[in-house]
Amino acid sequence: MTSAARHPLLAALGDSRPLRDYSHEKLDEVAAEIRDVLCNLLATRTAHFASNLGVVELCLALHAEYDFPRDRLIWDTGHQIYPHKLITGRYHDFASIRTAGGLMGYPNPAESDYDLFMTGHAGSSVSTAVGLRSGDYVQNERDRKTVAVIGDGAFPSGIVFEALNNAGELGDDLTIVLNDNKMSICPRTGAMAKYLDRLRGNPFYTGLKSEVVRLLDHVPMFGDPAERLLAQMKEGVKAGLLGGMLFEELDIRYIGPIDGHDIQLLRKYLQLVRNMSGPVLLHVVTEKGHGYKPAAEDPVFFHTPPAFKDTDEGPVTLPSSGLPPYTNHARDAILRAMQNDHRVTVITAAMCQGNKLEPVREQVPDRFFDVGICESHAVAFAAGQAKTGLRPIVDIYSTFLQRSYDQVFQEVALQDLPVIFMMDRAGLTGPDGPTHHGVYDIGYMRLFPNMVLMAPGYAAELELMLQKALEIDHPSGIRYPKASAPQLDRIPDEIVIGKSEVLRDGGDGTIVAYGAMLEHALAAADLLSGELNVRVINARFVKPIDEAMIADVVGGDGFVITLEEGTTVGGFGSAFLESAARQRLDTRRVRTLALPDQFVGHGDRSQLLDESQLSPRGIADVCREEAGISNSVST
Ligand SMILES: Cc1ncc(C[n+]2csc(CCOP(=O)(O)OP(=O)(O)O)c2C)c(N)n1
Ligand SMILES: CC(=O)[C@@H](O)[C@H](O)COP(=O)(O)O
Ligand SMILES: [Mg+2]
Repeated sequence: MTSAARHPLLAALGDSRPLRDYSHEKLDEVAAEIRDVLCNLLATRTAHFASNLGVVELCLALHAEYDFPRDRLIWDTGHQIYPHKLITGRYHDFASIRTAGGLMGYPNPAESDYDLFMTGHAGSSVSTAVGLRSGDYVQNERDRKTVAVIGDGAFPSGIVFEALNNAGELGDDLTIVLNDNKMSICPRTGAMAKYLDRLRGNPFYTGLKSEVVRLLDHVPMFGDPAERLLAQMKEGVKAGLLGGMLFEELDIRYIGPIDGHDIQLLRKYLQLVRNMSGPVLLHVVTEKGHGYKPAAEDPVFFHTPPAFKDTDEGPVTLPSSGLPPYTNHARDAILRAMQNDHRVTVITAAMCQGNKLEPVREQVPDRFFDVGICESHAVAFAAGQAKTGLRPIVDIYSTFLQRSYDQVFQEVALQDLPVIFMMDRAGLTGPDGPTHHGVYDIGYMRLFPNMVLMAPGYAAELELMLQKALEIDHPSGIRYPKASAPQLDRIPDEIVIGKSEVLRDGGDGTIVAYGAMLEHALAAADLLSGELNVRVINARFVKPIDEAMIADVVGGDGFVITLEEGTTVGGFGSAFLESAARQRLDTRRVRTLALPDQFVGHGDRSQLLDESQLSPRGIADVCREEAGISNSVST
């Protein structure tokens, strides 16, 4: 927990500037306090754990050597920002992290000038850093330094290479710190991972580095002498001392790898690189989970562990209660589809753990593809596979699919290829917040001709929908949220493309729910029993939408409420109204209930839904309003 008595150094830090005058020993003490906060507080809630433990020393060394926030620091992705928050004036609020109204689990410029961009998606740090540097050059503020810290998981993202390409040409001073911990969420994949492994085998890191460190010790770290040292290092390249030729050839100086848990050494290298001209890549080796043995031993579990208790036998998590989440049903359906049909493949962009695909990876390894944090590539790759006759499933979070929008358009939809998008985390993702809420996919996917889009309202429908998607020769998408999937006591109607199903009859009005909001619609109808008889329809499809059902409900008596866990702009309600307008129906009694046209913050999913009137109680209130009944009953 955060307690000033337990963390006197952190408690006294208003910002990170004093760190510049701290001795190495004192910085080590700050590191210990940070780990104490992380290990104690983060055991109480799901949060990014191992990544933060791994960057404590790097974070302190950076703040000790640079003049942030005048100099600029970008943490790629942003999930490893906790130590940075703790030393930039947010220690006293830290207990609120990832809770509604509290600190965000990612950088947030509204919280502090030390945070530059609100991010949570991986890969863009080098681009924004190159842009910041360029902006400073244009405005003659060349003395301001810029640093991007990027993990080895994020590094292979295509956009990083676009940025390096640009940085090498511009030649502006810039430090890119590559934080290599051998891990993405799962063990990292790809040829770049192998290249980084080879660099780790470099004598610079394994032994001969002491020679370079000795040199560093004898060269003052500013101005020309640093350049002289660099020249010596360049000579070293010829002698095979240094690696990183991939970067050197792009006019990006490569230095490293160095130990990322040695603050003294890190500071020495940061002094060197901050005074070098042109772009520099400093390769830092860290251990994900460093300082807490169980996390270092199992960094996959400890990426975002649930609340746990530290016992003598090791960390113990509470057994999870409730029904299995949609993700489990999706995984099981994917596995069965792959077992039944050898044309079916699954592609993940580094989210094997989040999508719970480990059994698929183990049981069908030749048709499981983890392409790394490269969503654009994942989708174009799927298109290529589909062209050969395979039936690829892209298993992806709704928010991350945004990174491949043009590939969905050009490589998949325009070619009318049968790629299936399993859009997980479609809806509010809770404590991750606005960077991760999957609330736009209905709108952005339904724009494309050829696309078939559906959403299950309960567990049994998911597999049926996947089977239907596999039957059709067009691109399709299935969306479902980060939530338990309800088990309804019914046999689902057959899935017919573009057809809804009626789950409950009633004459006073109709709720048409798309996807997981069906559960809330049914609960709202229950709450209203005795007051109003509400019909509940499971829409199933947003594209093609059930025009006959719309004609029936809008043309009939009573109010109509559309319901979805997505933004109100361009979503299911919009599609519903477009259809009603096409059919020249009178829509005055139709009300669309969805998330507002604003970025929704972080917090508990049910609480956030409640704030947007998407809880059963909120929906029941809207029904009463539409029926002209006072809402005093529910309050
Ligand atoms: C575009 C995008 N895709 C996927 C993710 C999910 N994700 C978050 S952190 C992470 C692993 C990042 O690995 P790395 O950059 O090496 O950081 P580490 O956790 O190892 O410190 C992934 C896949 C994301 N945040 N953004
Ligand atoms: C930083 C990031 O993008 C992931 O770690 C994400 O927070 C995972 O979300 P889930 O916990 O929903 O898998
Ligand atoms: Mg990593």
